[in-house]
Amino acid sequence: MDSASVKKTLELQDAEITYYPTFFSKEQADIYFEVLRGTFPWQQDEITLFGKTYPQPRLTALFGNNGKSYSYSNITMQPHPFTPELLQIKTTIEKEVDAQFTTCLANLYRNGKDSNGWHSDDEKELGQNPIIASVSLGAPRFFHLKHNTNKTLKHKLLLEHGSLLLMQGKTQHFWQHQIPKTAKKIEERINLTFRIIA
Ligand SMILES: O=C(O)CCC(=O)C(=O)O
Ligand SMILES: [Fe+2]
Repeated sequence: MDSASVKKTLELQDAEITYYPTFFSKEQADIYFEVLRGTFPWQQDEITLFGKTYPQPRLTALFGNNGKSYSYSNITMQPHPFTPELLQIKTTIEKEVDAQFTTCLANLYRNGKDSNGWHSDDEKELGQNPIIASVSLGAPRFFHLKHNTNKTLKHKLLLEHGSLLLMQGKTQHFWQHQIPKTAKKIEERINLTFRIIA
């Protein structure tokens, strides 16, 4: 079997999550990391928490093929056109996954202090049971999951360079996820979350 299709289904209640640890080869993932790091229009947004504004603890960039904006946590982002590499990555994913993605939210975690707080990707524009395809490039980071109502249900997964994580079905109704900060001295990580915005 080709290493791109090695996959593991997480045995989690009320979730449909699949992890492909080696979706892209190391060589391909290295190239994507360098090109995306250097060419994306990374932006620093501000988030408002309890009436106070803070710089978001990571950089982001939004890409789309239908001009639709994406809003979360009081931020509305306007899409840039897909780049050639992003289109290549999207096409590779669409050969494995039966979905046509319209949008990609990219995150750049500059070091271990950058993070992504607990949330579900349940914005209205993503539809009822959204499918989200999440590519990781660069430094590995832990991905935490917790169930909304059953506090005993939790999971941790290391998202490796060149991996793909798929979340679908009712996952966003029942689970939240985060990328926690880490005190380890670590390098940059890029995450690409492909989504469908109708
Ligand atoms: O960086 C990650 O792996 C997760 C990103 C994420 O949850 C999001 O952008 O909604
Ligand atoms: Fe998310």
